[in-house]
Amino acid sequence: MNDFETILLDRHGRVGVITLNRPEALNALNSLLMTEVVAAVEGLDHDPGVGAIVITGSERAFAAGADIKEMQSKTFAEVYTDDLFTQWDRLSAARTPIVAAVAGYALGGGCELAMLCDFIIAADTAKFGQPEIKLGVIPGIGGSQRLTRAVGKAKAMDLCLTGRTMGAEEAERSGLVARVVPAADLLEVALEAATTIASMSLPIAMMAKEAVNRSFETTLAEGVKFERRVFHSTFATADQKEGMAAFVEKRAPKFVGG
Ligand SMILES: CC(C)(O)CC(=O)SCCNC(=O)CCNC(=O)[C@H](O)C(C)(C)COP(=O)(O)OP(=O)(O)OC[C@H]1O[C@@H](n2cnc3c(N)ncnc32)[C@H](O)[C@@H]1OP(=O)(O)O
Repeated sequence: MNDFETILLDRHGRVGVITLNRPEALNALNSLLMTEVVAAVEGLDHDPGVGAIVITGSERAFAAGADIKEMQSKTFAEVYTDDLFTQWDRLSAARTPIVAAVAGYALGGGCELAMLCDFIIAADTAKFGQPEIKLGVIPGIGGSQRLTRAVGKAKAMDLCLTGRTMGAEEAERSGLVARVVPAADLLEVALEAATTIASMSLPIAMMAKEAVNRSFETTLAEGVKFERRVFHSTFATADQKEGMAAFVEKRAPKFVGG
């Protein structure tokens, strides 16, 4: 079930799994790979049978960044007029929860892709970094913004200015990563988390995602007001009635996605 050249697309029940598959270049994100990831996410996001998405790479690399060989000879006029990397903004528009399962290198655009997901589960082998400065550029897919929100100014400055990589334990301590697991268990744990999410009511999961994301875009007072209004609107759904009835009746809920 795969018409893509640089990714593999798979389904595990209600979970869509996108595996970056350009091993010869450590999953460096060339334009084909980027186009395919965005298309795959959008396809899964528009499929009501999909309740969560996992994006993963290989044991050696989630992704070693944007493809340097493809980028190196571009001119300012080209990158500016093409608005290079703007297509990644479409990933933030996805409403279905997305889990990044990261092993090995997640550098530059690879770290940025992981941060575009809703949360990151890392193998103990994962290495994160924004090494663009060593190439004479800066992050271009949101790294300076999302990393700073995730780990704070001090560590984001350290990573962006020195270009050093940080291991999984440090990434978890810093708040970039939700969980660290043994590399051999990575996909299983990510699938388990995604399956749990997919077993919830899809519209309610989308509302939870939207509410958490709103906290990055607004003041605390506005965010709390937004959350309360969305919370109120959950009472218009059959899944709120079912979820609460199931609790009271001491049984598992059967959500219908409405
Ligand atoms: C999106 C933006 C704007 O934020 C910009 C970016 O993302 S810029 C890219 C940031 N990433 C990097 O700078 C990392 C570059 N890669 C490395 O430093 C190393 O490859 C490594 C530390 C990840 C791994 O080193 P090693 O184990 O020694 O493997 P290599 O032999 O270096 O790599 C194997 C193979 O993959 C090719 N490769 C790796 N990364 C990239 C990349 N980002 N772009 C293009 N190609 C990449 C590497 O060249 C090797 O291929 P061959 O040259 O042997 O054909």
